[in-house]
Amino acid sequence: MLLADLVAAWQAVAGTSSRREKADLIAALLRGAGPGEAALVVHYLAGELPQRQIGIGPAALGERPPAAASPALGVGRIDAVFGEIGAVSGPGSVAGKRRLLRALLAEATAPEQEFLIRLLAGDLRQGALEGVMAESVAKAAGVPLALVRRAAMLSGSLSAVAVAALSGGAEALSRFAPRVGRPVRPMLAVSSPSLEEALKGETAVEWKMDGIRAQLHVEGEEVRVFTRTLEEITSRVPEVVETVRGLGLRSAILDGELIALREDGRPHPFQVTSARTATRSGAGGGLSLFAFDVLHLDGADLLDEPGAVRNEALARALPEPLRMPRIVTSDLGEAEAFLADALARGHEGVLLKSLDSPYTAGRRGAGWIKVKPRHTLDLVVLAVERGSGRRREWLSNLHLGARDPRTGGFVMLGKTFKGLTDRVLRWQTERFTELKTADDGWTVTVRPVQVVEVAFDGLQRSPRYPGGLALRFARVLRYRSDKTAEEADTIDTVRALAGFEPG
Ligand SMILES: Nc1ncnc2c1ncn2[C@@H]1O[C@H](COP(=O)(O)OP(=O)(O)OP(=O)(O)O)[C@@H](O)[C@H]1O
Repeated sequence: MLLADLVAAWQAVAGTSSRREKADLIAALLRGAGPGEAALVVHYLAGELPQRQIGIGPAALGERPPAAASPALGVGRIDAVFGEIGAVSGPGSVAGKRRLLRALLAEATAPEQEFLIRLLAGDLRQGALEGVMAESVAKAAGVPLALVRRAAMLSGSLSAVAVAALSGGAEALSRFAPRVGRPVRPMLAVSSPSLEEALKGETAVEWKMDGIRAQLHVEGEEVRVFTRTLEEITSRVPEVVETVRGLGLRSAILDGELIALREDGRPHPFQVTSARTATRSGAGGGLSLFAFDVLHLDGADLLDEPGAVRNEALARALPEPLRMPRIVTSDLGEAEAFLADALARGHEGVLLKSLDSPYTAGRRGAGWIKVKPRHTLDLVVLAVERGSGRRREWLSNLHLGARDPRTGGFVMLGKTFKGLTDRVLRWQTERFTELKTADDGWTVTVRPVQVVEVAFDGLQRSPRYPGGLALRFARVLRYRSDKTAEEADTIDTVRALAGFEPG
């Protein structure tokens, strides 16, 4: 397959807002892909390299040799050269990598160069395409979408699923099962404003802790830990590994939350937990595990079992102090008392979990419903203003936007410079300098890709902002680098919170 075909499809996909058209375009591309090429198509359109990192920095991407007049590059050749670039190491490797990249770019036409440079810069990573991609694979291979989704969640790799679907159809996809050591996309929750709305019949109610999602894979003595984004953090959390190793489990996949607790059992602020998992050495230590699900235990796959069965297995596998506190009830008063207690102990809220629902990997299913009283939104940073006074050197005041699913753009809802520590200010100055697209000397406009979680006191009508409403007293809680802009909250969610009609 020519790179030019892939680039043309990519441009066409970006040029339409219709999900169906996007899926059709990608499906046609996949159908035309030769053996070995389908995986590359999926990787490149998702904005990733199969090699992940090949050691090309922003400086190398600044040089563009004259473009080729006509397209001749194949996707297989791109992959081979990326592999070669990744393999260059030792003294002089920076120059060596640059030389190879330059030679590759010289073979590319102008639009191909643009594509390759954006691919290498990480600019093409768009979570939104993931859903469309699953549909495209289902269409191209003529298999049910649900099977593609399930296999993708279990393998964590849509490219592997595309290859299996195109070569072996539904039969190959149904063979995907959770495997110890291979992380599974975690199940996610939907939100509800109140327990009253969310509680329907006998349900498990669990504390919602504000820690870090962790998936633990246990095979005898070996324990590996993965985050919500399937990043491996085993070496950073030796204390958790030790705890789980001591349980003598034969094989298991556990899902849970890691959190730093104070001596009195109350949680530290989220920043403390986050700092402890951020260092490579695991120097922080002191994280506690609260497991709340089990996907596999001693040879048995539990993913498709109802919540009640999985919870019994969890209780067999782990002692109570390592499990998330929970009750099972259908009584609103009892659930309210449990929520009030969780909040009084410093936790975020509760999750209501269906006793019948399977583990819907990677999905925001109605099987889990979160109820938390604090108003927060995940918004996207659209621009940043330079600070003044003590913050002169830093990019400080953030322009915040909600996603508009109709246009694929963002609707600005307000600004904030509150809640930013010096460490965060330093980090965001670097981050937004990297993402800069324009600078008028005061406001730096950025590519809208960085998600930030903000708390706010309410919403008010505002003629100054394009959506007609603005956040009151917004403050930054944390950067959500584990979410893509496509996972940010939408203007519809914000309007619903404000009690406005959507539209
Ligand atoms: N008892 C629990 N069961 C499941 N998830 C829990 C629990 N306690 C805390 N969590 C955390 O809450 C998250 C569930 O909410 P959701 O699936 O909406 O993820 P999210 O978008 O990261 O939400 P949030 O920003 O509210 O944490 C999980 O990813 C997990 O990290």
